[in-house]
Formats: sequence, structure tokens, C-alpha cells
Amino acid sequence: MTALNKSIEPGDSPDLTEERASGTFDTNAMAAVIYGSDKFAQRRREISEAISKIPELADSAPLPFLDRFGKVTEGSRKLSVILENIDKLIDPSSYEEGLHLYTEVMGMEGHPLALHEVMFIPALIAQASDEQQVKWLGRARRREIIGCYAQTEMGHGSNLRALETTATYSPETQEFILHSPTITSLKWWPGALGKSANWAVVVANLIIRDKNYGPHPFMVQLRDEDSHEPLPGITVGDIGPKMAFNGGDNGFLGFRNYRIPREYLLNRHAKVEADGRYVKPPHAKINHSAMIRVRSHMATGQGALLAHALVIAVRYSAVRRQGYLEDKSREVKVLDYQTQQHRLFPSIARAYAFIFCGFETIRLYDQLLIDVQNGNTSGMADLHALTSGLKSVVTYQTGEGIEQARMACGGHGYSMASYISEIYGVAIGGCTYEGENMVMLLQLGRYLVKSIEMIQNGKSRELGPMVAYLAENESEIDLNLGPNEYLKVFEYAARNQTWRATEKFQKLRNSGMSNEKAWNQASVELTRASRLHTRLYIMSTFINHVGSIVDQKVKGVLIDLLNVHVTYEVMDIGIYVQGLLSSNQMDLIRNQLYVSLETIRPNAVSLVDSFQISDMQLRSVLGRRDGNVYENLFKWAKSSPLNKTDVLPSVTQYLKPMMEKSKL
Ligand SMILES: CCCCC/C=C/C(=O)SCCNC(=O)CCNC(=O)[C@H](O)C(C)(C)COP(=O)(O)OP(=O)(O)OC[C@H]1O[C@@H](n2cnc3c(N)ncnc32)[C@H](O)[C@@H]1OP(=O)(O)O
Ligand SMILES: Cc1cc2nc3c(=O)[nH]c(=O)nc-3n(C[C@H](O)[C@H](O)[C@H](O)COP(=O)(O)OP(=O)(O)OC[C@H]3O[C@@H](n4cnc5c(N)ncnc54)[C@H](O)[C@@H]3O)c2cc1C
Repeated sequence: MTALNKSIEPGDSPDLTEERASGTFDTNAMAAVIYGSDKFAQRRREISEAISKIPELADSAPLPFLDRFGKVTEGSRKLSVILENIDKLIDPSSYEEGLHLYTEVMGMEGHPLALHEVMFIPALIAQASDEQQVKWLGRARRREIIGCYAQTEMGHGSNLRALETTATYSPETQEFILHSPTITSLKWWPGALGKSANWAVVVANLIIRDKNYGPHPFMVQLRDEDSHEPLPGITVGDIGPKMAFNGGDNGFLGFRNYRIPREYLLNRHAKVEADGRYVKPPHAKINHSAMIRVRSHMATGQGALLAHALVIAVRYSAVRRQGYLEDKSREVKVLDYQTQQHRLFPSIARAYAFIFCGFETIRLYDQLLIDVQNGNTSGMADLHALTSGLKSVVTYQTGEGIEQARMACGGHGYSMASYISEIYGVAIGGCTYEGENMVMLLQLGRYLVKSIEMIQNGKSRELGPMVAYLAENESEIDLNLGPNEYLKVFEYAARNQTWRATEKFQKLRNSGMSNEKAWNQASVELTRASRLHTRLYIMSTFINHVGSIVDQKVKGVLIDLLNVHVTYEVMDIGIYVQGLLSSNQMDLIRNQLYVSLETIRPNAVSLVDSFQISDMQLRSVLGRRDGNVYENLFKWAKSSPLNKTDVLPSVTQYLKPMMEKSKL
């Protein structure tokens, strides 16, 4: 009989083999659920296999041992090997296959095409007219040019209305003149801008005859396509090392009266005629669409990052033995401690929840894109509100989960051999990019306040399906009935907090305070409402997704995981449900959580194996598939450049003379 867990191989650590043997479901079937289809899960495995057969695609050294220059060079080197072999590796027309290929080979530290695929091409698809797409999209897709998305400035990120870069239209020459008037107007942060990109989608204020029409996207050539030297009028470079993404070249960019043709305004939606007449877009915020796209994909992306950390921590916890339970003859696997399970299993549930929730959000974005291309922008506000909250909650909780995973690995978690700190650095970048989390929670807060105002004005029937619960009344909760009852608990918490926060805002405003001051004074409460609303959405998409699964064994374990999720999440928001649940009910939930941790325990390793993240992609000594951690940890340490010689020049030059001097 073949094992249900497909990761078992001879030579593996017996501890991991034992864990895998206790799994109750087929990990390939679970991978099909995680990656949307059996076909794609299978393609991922085939691509990983094909990559492993090309030695030049492997890291030339463990990435933590490379300096910044080495990391940037390594990214470009591997990219060139990928492109030489691309037809052997993937279907080049598949975005998903490409993403898997890049993630596996490049890792997460950044590379020259990261923003090209994630923002530049999508911005062209969403914002360039058909004619402009003929001109640039094919070139971008064939990678004849490398692009980035340059919006944020040194002095302005969250508040787009304050951007300083200008694009002034000159009807005489039919050109836009791009200019950076101050230091604070320098574009600052765009990924791949510093050294790699030769084109950019630049967001600048459109000025026509002294009137400012606000931020618009322009296609701008930055570097000569032959020499790669910056073009006259362009100042560009790298912004220096960061917390993570150090294989990437986030950059700065300034313009000195730099001219581009009128046709370089991305004009699918807004246009400037030759005589300077402005043609308005169908929605004032349509220029923000590249950001909505990235935010829509962030739940899946962050779920994957959390998954990376959990693969490492759960596998390692099954081979790490420390202390005793009943049997004093052998130390136990640390995964058997309830505290360890409480640290890790709710995060496994969240990783699955984020991935499933991401499917739904991407579907909503793809639908919106079609609608907008057909001139229907009515869904924009809803998706903007939803994705603003979602990116904030998933990035924060992912960071929390990764940090717990690191601590769950004890001392070795702190070593770069675990690679967890790199994953953490990458993940928490998401709390900031695509809109700082507090700012985005307040965007959702605005939407929630408006929803309450609709109810107050007798327009409950006009509420969208995601906020309809705000108009409902509390009902009795019977927690024995399963996940849907927990959903009602969350609805209660989100509804109560949204009403309380809105009423606080309204009361302050009615007391004579300005709208802005009242908003500011209610803002912490509003962000709390936004988080609860978003967590409700995540829970409901998790429940719906599990309900749709056909394979009964997979569904069974996901129901167990859902039980971990709903009980943990409700305990976590205890303070918001005190008016609904008695202390007996809270005790009941707490006990259900502890039982559900025990229930999931035999499947813990199989649940993380199902993410099917190869060793190459994981880059973690602690998280190796075979569980042979200790001998490889020693090998890894020995490969440190510091160990090339027994006596370092710094010892000879400084420490020895110091010790000699002290002897005198
Ligand atoms: C692999 C790693 C990749 C990393 C890549 C990273 C890339 C980046 O980070 S790119 C740069 C990202 N930058 C941001 O995300 C900036 C964040 N700020 C904003 O998005 C905006 O400034 C804002 C949304 C916070 C506010 O927009 P603003 O134009 O200033 O609008 P108002 O606050 O006045 O709101 C007016 C009105 O418009 C609604 N609205 C705003 N955005 C949208 C939208 N995208 N779609 C639909 N509606 C939108 C907003 O809700 C307001 O509505 P009302 O309340 O009805 O007035
Ligand atoms: C890894 C990484 C990659 C990036 N890639 C790109 C890229 O490719 N292209 C690009 O254009 N940009 C990029 N950025 C920039 C990024 O989008 C901005 O840094 C981000 O939007 C936050 O803006 P800020 O830096 O101005 O933060 P600030 O707005 O200065 O935030 C500072 C503090 O002020 C608070 N704050 C600000 N406004 C308000 C408000 N209205 N109400 C309450 N609190 C407020 C925030 O909550 C935060 O606590 C990247 C950033 C990072 C970290």
C-alpha cells in the first residue's frame, strides 16, 4: 500500500517518518486543494523536479553567507539561467507556473524581475490602451525591457494626494515634462528601480495649463536600452540595505524637466488630447488599480510565507527532543507539548484560511477587471474596502505567526540556518507596502461607517452582502452546532464594535468637533472594527471553502483544522464577546480548542508537507524534508566564510596585539 503522505523516503529521520505514517489523508490530494487543482499541483511538482536537474539554478552558496552585492549578482545570474531554459521548465504563457519557477529558484530575497511581473505588467494590462499594449506589453512579456512601478516618494507614500512629482503638458510640443521639484519628491522605494529596470510606470501629478488633475500613470524610459546608462534628465540609484529583500534593488529616481511624448500617459481610462483637453476616467480612483491588484493577491502570498515558516517549525518540532512527559527514558518531541501546539497549530489554520480566502479575493479582482474594462466601475469601492482590510490583517497575523514559529525553534530558530528571520523580514514588509496597515484599516473603517449611516437612514436593503450583518440583531448562540455558530459570534463582535466606533465618531462630530478631529479621535476604535470585520470575512471564506471539498479524508482533516481556527479566533477576541457569551460558554470554547489541538496533532506534519515546498525553495536547514537536521547544521556552520581559516586576519591584526600588550 502506498503511504498517504507522499513525502516519505528512505534515509529520512525516523521521527519524521513516524509522523508521516500517522497522517490520515493523501498529501497530494491536499496539495490539489491548496493549489486550486490537481493539475496545477502536479505541474508544480514537475517544475520543481525539472529545476533540480539544472545545477546552475541552485544557489551558488547559502544566501545568508552572501553580501548585498553577492545577492544582487546571484539574482541576475539565476535569472539568465532561467531564461535560457524557460521552455524546458514551464509553459511561458502561464503566470502561475512562472511564479512557482521564480519562487523556487530565486527565493524571496528579491530579483530584477520581481516588480516587472507583479506590478509593471499588471499596470500595463489595467491602465494602457489597446494601442499602448501593442507597443509595450509584448516587449515587457518577452522581457526585452525590465519595468518597475514608481509611485512612492521620499516624503510621501500613504497620502497619494501629496505626491510632488509633476508631469506638465506642453501643447506646443505635445509632450509631458516630468519634474522632481524637491528632495522629498524623489521617488523612493520602488523595487527593481535602483539598478535593474530600464522602464517604469511612474505616478505623477498631471498638470495642464496650471491645473492639477491629480496622480496619473506614465510610461517612462529610464535607461538607454543598449548601454543601460541613465538617460539625460534622470537621476537613479539604489536606496541601500533593508530589513529583507536585499537581493532586490529598491531605488530612488529624480527627473530634471524630462520630456516624454503625449502618448506615454497610460490612457485606457483618462486621456489628454493634443490641444490639452482632459478626458476624465469613468471612476476617480481608477488610477489606483495596480495597487488593488497586488492587495487582492496578498492573502495568498502571505499565506504562503506563513506556510514556509510553519513547514520549518513543525518539521523541526517533530525531530527536536527536549524534556520529558510520562516516559522518563527518552526525551519527547517538542511537538507533543500543548504550549508548542498552541503556538503553531492556530497558525497552520490561518495559513490555510489565508490561502482559501485569497482564492475568493483574486476571483473578485479578476471579475472587477473585466467589469472595469467594460466600463462598469460599480464594484471598485467594495473591493477597495475589502482588500484594504484584508492586506492589513493577513500581513500582521502572518508576521505574528512567523515570529512564533521562530521562537518555537528555540536557539536554532534564531540562526539564519533556520531562514525564518528572512521570511519574517519579507512578510512584514507587507505591513507597509501597498498601503501602511493603519491607513488601510481606516479606509475600510470609512466604508463601515458609511454602511452604518445607510442603516441609520433606513437603507439597510441597499447594503452589500458582506456588510448586511451590520443591520441584523443578535441571536442565541449554540456553540455545539459547529463553525457557523462561531461565525455568528464574530458577526456579533464586528457589528457591536462597528456600531460603537461609528457612534463615537458621530457623537464627537455632533458635539461640534470638526469631521477630521472626530475621525482621528475615533480612529483606534475604527481600526478595531475593521480588523473584526476582516477576520469575519476570512473565517466565512474558510468555512465555505471547506464545505466545497469533495475528497472526504481531506475534508475531514480540514474540518479538524477549522475547529482549531474558530475556537482560537473566538478566544482571541474574548474581550469583544463578553456581552454575548457567558463565562461557562467561554470555558467550553477554551476546552474545545485544547481538544482540537490534540485532534490535529497526528496530522500536523502531513498538513505542512501538503504545501509541497521543496528544500530548494525552503532554504532551511531546520526545515529539511528528510529531518536530518543536526549533521546538516554542522555542515552549514562549517561552510561559513569565517571558517575558511582557523586564524582570522582581524585576530592577528587587533586581538593578538591587544592580548600581548595586556601580558606586559
Ligand atoms: C514582492 C513585493 C512587492 C511589493 C510591491 C509594493 C508596491 C507598492 O508599495 S506600490 C505603492 C503603494 N502605495 C500605496 O498603497 C499608497 C496607499 N495610499 C492609497 O492607496 C491612497 O492614498 C488612499 C487609498 C489611502 C487614499 O486615497 P485618496 O486618493 O487620497 O483618497 P481619499 O482618502 O480622499 O478617498 C476618496 C474616496 O476614494 C475612495 N478610494 C480610494 N482608493 C480607492 C480605490 N482604489 N478604489 C475605489 N475607491 C477608492 C476612498 O475610499 C474614498 O471613498 P469615500 O469614503 O466614498 O469618499
Ligand atoms: C519592501 C517595500 C517595497 C516597496 N515597493 C514599492 C514599489 O515597488 N513602488 C512604490 O511606489 N512604493 C513601494 N514601497 C513604498 C510603500 O508603498 C510605502 O512605504 C507605503 O505605502 C507606506 O507609506 P509611507 O512610507 O509614506 O508611510 P507613512 O505614511 O509615512 O507612515 C508612517 C506612520 O504614519 C501613519 N499614518 C500615515 N498616514 C496616516 C493617516 N492618514 N492616518 C493615520 N495614520 C497615518 C502610518 O500608520 C505609520 O504609522 C515599498 C515599501 C517597502 C517597505
